Amino acid sequence: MLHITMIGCGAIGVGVLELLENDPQLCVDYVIASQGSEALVRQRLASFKQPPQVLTALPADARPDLLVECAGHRAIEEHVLPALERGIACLIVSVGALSEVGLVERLEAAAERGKTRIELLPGAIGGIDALSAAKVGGLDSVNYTGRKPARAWKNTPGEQACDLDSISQATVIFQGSAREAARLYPKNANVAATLSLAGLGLDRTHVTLIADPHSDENVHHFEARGAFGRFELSLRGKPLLANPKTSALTVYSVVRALGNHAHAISI
Ligand SMILES: NC(=O)C1=CN([C@@H]2O[C@H](COP(=O)(O)OP(=O)(O)OC[C@H]3O[C@@H](n4cnc5c(N)ncnc54)[C@H](O)[C@@H]3O)[C@@H](O)[C@H]2O)C=CC1
Ligand SMILES: O=C([O-])CC(=O)C(=O)O
Repeated sequence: MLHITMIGCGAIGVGVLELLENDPQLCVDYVIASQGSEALVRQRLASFKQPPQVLTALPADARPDLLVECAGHRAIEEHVLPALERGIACLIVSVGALSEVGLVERLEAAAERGKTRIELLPGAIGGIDALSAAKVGGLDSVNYTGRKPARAWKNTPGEQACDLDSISQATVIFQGSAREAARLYPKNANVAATLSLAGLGLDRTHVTLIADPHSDENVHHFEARGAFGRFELSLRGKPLLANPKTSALTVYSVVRALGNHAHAISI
């Protein structure tokens, strides 16, 4: 059985725990919550048969097989870097955090010192295997468009780009590099960062973000060109009820990754 610590227990975390409840090969022992939210998280987990222990930091003597981050960009600095130094393998959902200059190198150095590994999860997007394979032959361009319902852009700089409550048609709220998208939209542009880390890099991947008042889906579309040929993918994800910014596929992506570590065959 694999012993897991989960950082963050919001929409993704609860969804993952629900799906893992009946997997005898995976056990989430600890959930690490942000300071002051422990009681709320315990309440969220009250209906679980065997709820994980809720803490605000990993105990010094804890040795989970895997740590899975599903909290947000700040959790990388706070929890992932120290866990890597301790030799704990980490799975990261908030991939956009790696847009901060120097963080990739710091993560690599921490993992090397701890003799462990970091896995960046595909989350709400697919095709990362094909894109990173295409990179081996050389990529010429990768263009990504993220289109979400207007409500998914609340409390983001999208509010300055347009009036999200009254737009009557799909409106472009951002155009630029994946690095800038991930910095400005930490809860909405992790896919942009993931595509660029798999492909042409954070500064050469072109990103367009759209608020669409007529859509109830999170639509991720990208086109890649290179020595391999051309590749286009359009993924129409259903948002989670608990968080309209986040697609349900992100939960399934975490469960798949954990299962691949625990089960005899990985796919
Ligand atoms: N790679 C991808 O495709 C996607 C990545 N994400 C990332 O996943 C993150 C979580 O998404 P949701 O669960 O939908 O958000 P959420 O807001 O529903 O839940 C996040 C939870 O983490 C907790 N948290 C925040 N900072 C923390 C910290 N430093 N330590 C411990 N707990 C902390 C919050 O209190 C909250 O309970 C997003 O912020 C985003 O960065 C989200 C969607 C897709
Ligand atoms: O869940 C999604 O659809 C994607 C998302 O929020 C992100 O890229 O950060």
